[in-house]
Amino acid sequence: MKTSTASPKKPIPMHGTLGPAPVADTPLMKQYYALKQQHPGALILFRVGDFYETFGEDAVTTSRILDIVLTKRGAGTPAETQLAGFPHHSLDTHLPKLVRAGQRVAICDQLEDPKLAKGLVKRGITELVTPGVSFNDNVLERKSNNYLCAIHFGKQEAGISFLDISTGEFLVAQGDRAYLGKLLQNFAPAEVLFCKKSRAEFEQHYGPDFCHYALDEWVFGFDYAHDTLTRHFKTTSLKGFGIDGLREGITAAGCILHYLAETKHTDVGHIAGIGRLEEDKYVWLDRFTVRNLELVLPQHVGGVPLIDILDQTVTPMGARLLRKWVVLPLKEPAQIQRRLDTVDALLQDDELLGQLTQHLRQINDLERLISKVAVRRVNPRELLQLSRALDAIEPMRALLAGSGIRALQKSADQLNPCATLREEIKAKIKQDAPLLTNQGNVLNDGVDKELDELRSIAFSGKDYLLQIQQREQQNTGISSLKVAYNKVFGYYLEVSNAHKNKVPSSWIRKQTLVNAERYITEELKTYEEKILHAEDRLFVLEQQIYNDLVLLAMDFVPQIQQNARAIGITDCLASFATTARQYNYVKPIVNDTTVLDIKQGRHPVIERQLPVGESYIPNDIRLDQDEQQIVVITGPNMAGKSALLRQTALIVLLAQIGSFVPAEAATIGVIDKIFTRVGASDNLSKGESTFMVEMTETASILNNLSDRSLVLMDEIGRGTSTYDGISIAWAIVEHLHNNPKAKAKTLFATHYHELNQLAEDCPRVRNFNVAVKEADGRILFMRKLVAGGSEHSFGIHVARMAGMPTAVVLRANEIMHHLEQERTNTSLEDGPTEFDDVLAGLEAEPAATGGKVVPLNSQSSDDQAARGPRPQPAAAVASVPRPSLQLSMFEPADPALERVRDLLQHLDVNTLTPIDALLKLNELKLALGNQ
Ligand SMILES: Nc1ncnc2c1ncn2[C@@H]1O[C@H](COP(=O)(O)OP(=O)(O)OP(=O)(O)O)[C@@H](O)[C@H]1O
Repeated sequence: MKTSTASPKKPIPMHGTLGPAPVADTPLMKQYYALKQQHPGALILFRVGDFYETFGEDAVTTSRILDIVLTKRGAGTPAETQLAGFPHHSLDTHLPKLVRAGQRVAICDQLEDPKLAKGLVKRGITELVTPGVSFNDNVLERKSNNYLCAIHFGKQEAGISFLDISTGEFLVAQGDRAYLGKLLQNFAPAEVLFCKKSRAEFEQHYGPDFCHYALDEWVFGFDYAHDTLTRHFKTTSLKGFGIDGLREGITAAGCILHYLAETKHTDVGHIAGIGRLEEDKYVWLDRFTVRNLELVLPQHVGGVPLIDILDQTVTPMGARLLRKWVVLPLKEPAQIQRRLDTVDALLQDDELLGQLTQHLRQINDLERLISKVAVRRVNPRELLQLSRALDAIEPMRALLAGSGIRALQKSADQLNPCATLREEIKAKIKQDAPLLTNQGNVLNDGVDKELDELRSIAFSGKDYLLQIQQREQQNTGISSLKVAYNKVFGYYLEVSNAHKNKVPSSWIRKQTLVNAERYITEELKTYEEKILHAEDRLFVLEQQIYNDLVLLAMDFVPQIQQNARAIGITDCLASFATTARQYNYVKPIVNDTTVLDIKQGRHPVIERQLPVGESYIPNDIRLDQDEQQIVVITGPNMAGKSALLRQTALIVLLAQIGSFVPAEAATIGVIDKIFTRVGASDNLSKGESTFMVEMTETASILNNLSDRSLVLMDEIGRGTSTYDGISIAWAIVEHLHNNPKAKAKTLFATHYHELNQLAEDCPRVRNFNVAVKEADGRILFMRKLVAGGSEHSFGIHVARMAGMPTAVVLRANEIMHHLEQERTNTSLEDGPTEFDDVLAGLEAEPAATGGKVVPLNSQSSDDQAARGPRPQPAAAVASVPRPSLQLSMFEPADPALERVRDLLQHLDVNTLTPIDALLKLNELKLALGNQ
């Protein structure tokens, strides 16, 4: 998951629109256009000599992204086109910039040596680098996975698959559109693939924000996908992976492998398996919740996500795993308990935690290093890093095995120091090896006899010739003999005429000069060949030996992937222990009950952000099934309502990922779904259809809640009109309360004090407020949650605090009093207002007095106080929960009222969704309006 807010999240435009039938003036350009046509969606880097060139629209894009000069090719001719290029050796610098900007880049290389080519050099696409398929360290972020995702929309369900080619992790899932939305949000893929015909459906459900690429329909055939997968895994079926029932999921996964082949990624042996993301195994966090709780990404620039506070991992494997744990909290108490117990044990043993962290620090990105081995893109320095990481494994294994902690001992069993590979790398690769393998100096001396010889020839050629000269001088007794070189004969021995009779018969005379003769020998000829080709041969041989070493390393891919997994887990647990110690977290009790009881809970992020000298005010929260299922929290803006809601969800989430929590104590009856809705105005600004989609999703999720679900509603209705907002909020709370299938625990924050009326008819709804004190017309925020509702809103006070001109504040006060007065009058004299329509009949009893200040979870709290003050009576038109009362309100002879009565009588409140409720309300209003 990318944490960088700068990550590319925009659709990829179709590049290289070369306009109508480009004029190709030369064979080179013809070759270019032919390749371009085969890859119309990609930006082509076309190798010409020592440069990578781009043409046409590609050149314009490239020059903009790389900030390089845009010129023209064939200026003034019909074949004129834009041109931008850079030297081939800068590819590593420029390529990541293009990919990070969301481009799909096709690298077109020269496929033969230009010196040897007859005519036009053969060229072809050697790699297609896209945002979702990259090994480049400059594209990848150490602490996040870089997922490629494919989606296949089936008739009923949809399938989704994620692959991080840099680690080999391959996942698949299947479910409804909302589930897919959640996974997309959680995994934040760098690139999403879907079928061309599904573009509209994708955008309707998930928005246009993902960097995406549409593929032809035939790629999404189930049989083709199944075949592709079984061929890749070399299995006859997919049963072994537990995914054989996932028809749509398999189709999506097959599409991913197809795309790898299309982008020329064929060496992908490190993708050794495919895992199923089991919906049932993890807490359901819908996409709004992940975003709203700011788990891995901040919602606004400058915001701090939970992961930034929580992440004290020291390896990239740990950091990446933690990001997954945070969005996939567990539901199985025993599994959670195992993590908690391990963290506890680590926390008890300072020395163990310290030593473990030291060992972990030595282990760099083992997972990505071994993936590079598998795809044969590992450079010598990376192999050295791999061997150094393996060095740390042995002592770490011993430490974990002797720790006496079961989970850590289990990790120890998983660790394999891969000694053969480690030793082999150390023996072969020079400690100061260069990055590239094609320029020599990669391998140690003594690794290979021929290599040593070639080196001595190539690097000490003169010495060698001198040796021959001296030896032959001695053998022949010709002290003036010398070895020399010319282009025609190569190396030769020159002997003056005076000594030519001493020349051995095996020498071959090659040239006669006035004063001397020139000879060659077998030895010189062999040497000459060697020295002339030594360098070339040297590089080839080094490459060959290096490749053999990489091949050997490939045998260790499974073991090292296993090491990486065990290290990731250990690192996460050690990180939990470190965070718990540093920030004073406690071990939660996670059990099978349905009670949520947090004592003196704190918000893990806000408490770290407060200015020096200020401390976070902790609060108790208790929710259960029998007495306090739904808590309505009122209070002015800025009082701390949202903080309270979020901290409750975050504490639950931390506990269920196995972390300690920021509280004095916490008992958490395991939660199965956390569901959040925030009435932010931007929800509506996206347009009616998005709002409808959200509401439909909300309705469907509300219908699927259980006794173990946690619902957070924050200022629902803020983004829409008061009446709409309250209606929706009201209907939702009622649904949650009256739903016979599930008593989902709910926190409901609002500054509409009118909602306190809900407690009147819903016995398990309790009113609380975040205490504020008013002094001299000003507000003092106490940040303490106390029993009872609020009597009025405080928006105007907040406006004053925000520095609003006094005149405006005074005028606002005036208008508010006027409106309040008017509403009271209207409701008493002229029948219901629009607002009262909404609240109609839901409350018909007179208001009670304000509640006293009682701690939220106090068992001794007076029932009425906890329910809070009752509101002003609202004129009842129709009482949904109390039919007997409502019917007496109608004149039986009035046909419109009869119609309303009929409608109400046929309503099954228990099965009514919030949306249906709204539609019914509308119907009722229309029925009355017709009279
Ligand atoms: N318990 C607390 N202790 C200390 N500071 C707090 C506490 N709760 C909230 N705050 C501070 O108050 C600010 C406002 O809190 P929050 O956003 O929760 O208010 P709110 O009641 O939801 O307001 P609004 O209705 O405007 O959204 C937070 O950003 C935080 O800095």
